Amino acid sequence: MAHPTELRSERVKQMFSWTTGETSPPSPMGDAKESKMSQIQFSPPFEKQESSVWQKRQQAVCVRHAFKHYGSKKRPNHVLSNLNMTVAKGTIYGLLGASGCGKTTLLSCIVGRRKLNSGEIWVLGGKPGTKGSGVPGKRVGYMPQEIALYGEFTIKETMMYFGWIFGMETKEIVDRLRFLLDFLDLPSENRMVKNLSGGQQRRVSFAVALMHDPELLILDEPTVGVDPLLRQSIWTHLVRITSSGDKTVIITTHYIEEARQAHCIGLMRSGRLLAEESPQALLQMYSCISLEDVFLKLSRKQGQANQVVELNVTGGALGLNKMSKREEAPYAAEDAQVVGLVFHQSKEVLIVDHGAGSNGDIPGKVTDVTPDCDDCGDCLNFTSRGKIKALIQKNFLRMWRNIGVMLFIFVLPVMQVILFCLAIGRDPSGLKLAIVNDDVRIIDGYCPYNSSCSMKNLSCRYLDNLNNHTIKEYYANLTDALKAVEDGEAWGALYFNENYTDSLVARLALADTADNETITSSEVQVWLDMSNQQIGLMLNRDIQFSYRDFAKDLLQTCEYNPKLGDIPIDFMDPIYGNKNPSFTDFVAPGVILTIVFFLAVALTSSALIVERMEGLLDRSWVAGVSPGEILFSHVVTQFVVMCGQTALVLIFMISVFGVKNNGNIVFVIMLTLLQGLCGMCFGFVISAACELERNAIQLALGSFYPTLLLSGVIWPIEGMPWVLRYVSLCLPLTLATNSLRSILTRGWPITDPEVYMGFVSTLAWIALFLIVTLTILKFKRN
Ligand SMILES: Nc1ncnc2c1ncn2[C@@H]1O[C@H](COP(=O)(O)OP(=O)(O)OP(=O)(O)O)[C@@H](O)[C@H]1O
Repeated sequence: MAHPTELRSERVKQMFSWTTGETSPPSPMGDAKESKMSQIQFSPPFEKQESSVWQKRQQAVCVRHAFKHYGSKKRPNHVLSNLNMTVAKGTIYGLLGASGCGKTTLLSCIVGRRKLNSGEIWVLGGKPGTKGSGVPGKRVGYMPQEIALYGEFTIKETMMYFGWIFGMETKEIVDRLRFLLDFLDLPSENRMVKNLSGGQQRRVSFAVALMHDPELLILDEPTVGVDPLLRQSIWTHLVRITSSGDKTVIITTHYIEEARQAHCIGLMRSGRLLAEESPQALLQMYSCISLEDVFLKLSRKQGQANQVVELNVTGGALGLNKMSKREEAPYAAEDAQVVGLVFHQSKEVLIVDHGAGSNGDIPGKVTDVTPDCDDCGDCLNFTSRGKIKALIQKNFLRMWRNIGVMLFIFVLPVMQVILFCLAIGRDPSGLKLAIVNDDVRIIDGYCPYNSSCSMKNLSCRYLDNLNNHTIKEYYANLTDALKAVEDGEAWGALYFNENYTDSLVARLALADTADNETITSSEVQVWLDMSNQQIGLMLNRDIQFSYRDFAKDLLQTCEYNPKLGDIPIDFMDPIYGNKNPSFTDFVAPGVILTIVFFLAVALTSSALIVERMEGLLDRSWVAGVSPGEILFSHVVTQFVVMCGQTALVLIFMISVFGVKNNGNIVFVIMLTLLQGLCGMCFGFVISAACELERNAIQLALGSFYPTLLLSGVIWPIEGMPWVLRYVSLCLPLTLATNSLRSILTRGWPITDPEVYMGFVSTLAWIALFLIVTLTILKFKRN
């Protein structure tokens, strides 16, 4: 009986000889199909289309005229140039080539992670991303070049996660895990991935790809960092799983010689395949003893051949498609040793489709040989409980394993609230005032008269009322007092002239006879340092309020009407708030929302980037996880965290620091949670849009200040230029802040437009952010 490798080589040879027109195509479907295909083979030209489509679908993977470049169209970096590749079912295909020749790019196009600029790819009978191919989905096992594992998971948790993603039952996963641990010589299943050696991590990554026993295994350098013994057992395993004919493996490796065990080898260089043959055939064709020699020989030949192609082909790379076999003759004749290359290029020309349908299907003849995708859920992005369970559990587990970060996440909002309540909105105290009182004699810097019911020395009685936040320093003359203000030693200077008491008495009691001079002498002269608006305005207010209280008190004591001391405007009790409003009450609603919003942004803005950079997102896409599922799982887990943060923020603001709530607490909680959700969704947009964590941090931080300044959090938007007001209304925090302020300070119900508009705008922003995130994720996945 023939060895499986020989059988496979035979099959590959048949495939090739068929594509070069030497024999009829091999048929795994029996004689009936065989005879049908033979008819197709010999009935040009229409039947040639059929055979072409049939051929593509029969292969495990079929790549035709693949062009792929990175970078802009003006300065493209061509990575794949008219590449053709045929991977027969039930074979091991070794893709070999120098570093940077495009192997990973080709594989990522095959698994649907990247799209070709032109050309086509068929995988398991369909094009990646379509129903027929099973890509993405569980028919394919993909081991990317990166480790692509969650470092904070144990080996078992890793397997459980990917097993569930692939729709396996827990028992099935456990059984498979035992086999893989043993087969790949892995350490205890309870070891954390991050604590494994590089080689062990690669083996776990390999185990993940093998987990669900897929039809097509795509392995990007699985043997790097693996000892020779284990490498051999990996290859033996690959040979074994392909021996039944229903499993296919594509493997890249830098250890060229180990690829001798493959059934077919594709030698790749500068974005094209130099040859695609069985190892034995290659060695014979090029009279080499090692595959490395073959590769070197072919590489040299390609250099010369490229020059010939450049001379012969006008009209760009696509011109290759139009070349006839005859036109390639000089290419072939150039050196008989390049026969592999010539065969390959000739095949490419023969397989060109000439106007078949959109996917080249021939109704009734070809579709019946296409294996139907039995995993439409994967293809069509329907979700499954197993996937959602796996994704949510994974997110929670990652958080739990980073407990230090989690604690910080909960301590941070509390710290922010405490700092805000202690640092913002309280009246400044200990402010120095330079006093010059010529109304009385000053002894040792103190006014010798204390307050008494004397009409004399009213300056002292007035100053007694000016106690709240000030420290009074007495100066002998006005020049010194003003100098103290200029030097920053005092915030203001107050001057009482020598007739102050008498003049004030005259002004208050004998107003009708008081002349101009008397009235002027009854005034306290004040010079303030207004460089600090808050302090200046507060001193201004205190100086005026102190006079009002002092005058009322004085007039009452002396049996005059105390109202004579007041300005003739009576401020009644305010309808909302109190007569002495606190800045804290104004800012608190905006601060609550800002803290919750931006903490959520911080939580989520790098969530997807980390997974993307570690190759985990790719692995999930290939496994058939949809952007919606990824997003949903993150929303669920982050929302739970955010609920905790919101509770802490509100408890500290309202219960501990006594920020007033005159409205319904349920709506306060709802609006705060919605704003957190909105921040999360904004974070997801950043996370989906940015390639690097650094960019995400810049964007998140960069959006913080404009949002804070323009949303009416720290200053009323009524004070902004009208253009900015419109900009402000277009921000997610503005209407929500107004709404929360109205609930907290005015106690307005949800039926009030100012309140419900906050909810409406927040919901609209959430929807918008989610749509943008999904669109970006889908765009990037494609
Ligand atoms: N995202 C990208 N953007 C721009 N250029 C890229 C990108 N990915 C790969 N390239 C470039 O494409 C070329 C092929 O890269 P690829 O990773 O496919 O090579 P490779 O054959 O897999 O190399 P290796 O064996 O070292 O992994 C390289 O020149 C690489 O710099």
